[in-house]
Amino acid sequence: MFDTGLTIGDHLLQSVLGNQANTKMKSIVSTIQREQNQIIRNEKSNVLIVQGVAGSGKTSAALQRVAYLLYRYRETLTSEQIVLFSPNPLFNSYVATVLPELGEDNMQQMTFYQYLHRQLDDSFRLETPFEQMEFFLQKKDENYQARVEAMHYKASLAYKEVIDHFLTKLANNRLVFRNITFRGETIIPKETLEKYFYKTEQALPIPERLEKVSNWILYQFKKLEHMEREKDWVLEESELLDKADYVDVHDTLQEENRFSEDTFDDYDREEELLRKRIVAWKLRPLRKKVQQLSFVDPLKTFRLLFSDMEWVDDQEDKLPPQWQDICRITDENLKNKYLTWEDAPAYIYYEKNILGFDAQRTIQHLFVDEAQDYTPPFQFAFMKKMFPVSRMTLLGDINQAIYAHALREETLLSEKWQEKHERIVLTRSYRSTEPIVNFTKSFMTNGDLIEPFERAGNLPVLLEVEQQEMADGTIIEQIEQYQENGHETIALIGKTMEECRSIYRRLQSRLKLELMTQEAHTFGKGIVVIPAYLAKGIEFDAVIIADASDQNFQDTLERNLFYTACTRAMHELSLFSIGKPSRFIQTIPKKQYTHYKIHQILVNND
Ligand SMILES: Nc1ncnc2c1ncn2[C@@H]1O[C@H](COP(=O)(O)OP(=O)(O)OP(=O)(O)O)[C@@H](O)[C@H]1O
Repeated sequence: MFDTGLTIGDHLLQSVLGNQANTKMKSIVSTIQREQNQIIRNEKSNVLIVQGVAGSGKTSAALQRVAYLLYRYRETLTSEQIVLFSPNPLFNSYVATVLPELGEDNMQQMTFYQYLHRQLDDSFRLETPFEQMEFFLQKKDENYQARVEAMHYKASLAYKEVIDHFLTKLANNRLVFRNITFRGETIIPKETLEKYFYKTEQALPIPERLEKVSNWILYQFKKLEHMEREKDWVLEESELLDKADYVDVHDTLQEENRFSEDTFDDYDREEELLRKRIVAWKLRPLRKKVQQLSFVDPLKTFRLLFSDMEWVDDQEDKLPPQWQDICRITDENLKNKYLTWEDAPAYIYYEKNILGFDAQRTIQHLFVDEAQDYTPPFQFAFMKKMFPVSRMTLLGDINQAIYAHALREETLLSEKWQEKHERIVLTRSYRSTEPIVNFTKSFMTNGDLIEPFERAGNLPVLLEVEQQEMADGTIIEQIEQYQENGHETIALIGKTMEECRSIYRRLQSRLKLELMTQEAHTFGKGIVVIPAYLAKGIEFDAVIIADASDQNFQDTLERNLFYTACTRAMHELSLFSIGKPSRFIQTIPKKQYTHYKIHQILVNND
């Protein structure tokens, strides 16, 4: 038992933090800090925002909050009523067993990608955020500039206004419909559907109007059923029926006539029932599609926005200069049913405005980890529609914003964001030793706000080599040394997947390594090779940045990636640079790290 109003003694906390990483997150119950407690027990805010520096215990506090809420409201709240959006599938497994308090009952945990994917028709291929990140970092594609602009623009309020305007126009005309066909013939042409739709009350939302069209079609089907029953094809079909179907019809007739005087072996009655059944069977899939509003084509309609300037002629002030290029790329992707990560939130938001939001009213609490990667116009707007009665806990760190859209646009953590909320700021970093925190805070613009927790450790090490081959040998030595010192989880972190694959290829014959890709769902103790964006949210005993040279880490996004990578380290951090180290390292005071330059000694045998 302890007083939660007090900060726990440093001694206890120090020994907890000094432990080796477990590959699963640990419970922090016995050493909860006062500010973390405010997050855990917050009951009054509908939107709670937590800006916490790397390693400040945001995720740990969020998970304790889940346990607390489930206990506090045990009569009314169950784990199925809580959703947590986590940054990657690896992270899901990482926290899976964190809360013994929850027992087997864990909340619904998924990535936002997985959630969006579920909202889409199977025929779409949805790009993962990691694929988008690779595209961004590799800077190779001929359409690179235009697509990067699209990444920014498609997360903006201006684009949301363009989409909303487009939806308003669609309420008046041009929604694209599909013919309804039965047995290869058009039974209701799309023009008829369009006409019917535009006759419905304009003030109603589009999904409600489509619902009316759907009811009308189903009514038409009733008439159609009567007509079809008399046609020859029905009898032909009946010949293909199984014996079991006949028996079934016979039994039904018998049931229906159980209390009447009529005979049931009347041949005509049986044929009539058979015909009725066959037509109903044949129409069943079509009826289902009509109920799902498949007679409207949202994708084809959406493409109008990118193929015809007429839709945006009064919106020019809201379009970026590269609009034409963006249209070309977007339309090409949509034609192939390929949804890029930047297109997904806007498209799904748009589609739900046409087909209706299937709101999850049972969800009471939504937790969004790494909230700095989400933007308000589409992503938050979508969450609010999908979880209308849910309280939101949004946690993240602005310094770890690693997606293009999150750099220029407002995110869920921005101070300027209008949403009414309560904000808690965590500035103390618990994960890494004091020397590692001092090193990482030195190259961040608002690094002064980061406070290390006093835990002693070695200074980070920078090893500067002239060539790659020299680095490999030294990396192996470094890893062996870490292992000798008892470190069990060691990460070799690269910037891109391509870099990680190359490290893996070079070292796999000399070390036991595991390569982490976006498909990886679990990892154990040992040495992993992992790109920085996948290591997000996770921690390791020792971290090695495989290539911290200047060409690898230059712009703001790369700096944030670099910061994210370095702050994964609990006890040891070393960085290799092939040639000149990154400009961010160059700004760090020399006393905060040990710098070795390794030269190749050429021995001249003569
Ligand atoms: N009160 C505490 N007692 C013990 N350990 C703690 C406490 N708070 C945080 N920690 C430890 O600090 C480390 C970082 O915590 P956590 O992963 O929750 O931080 P975070 O803010 O989500 O980090 P990041 O944004 O860098 O992913 C973990 O090892 C966690 O167990």
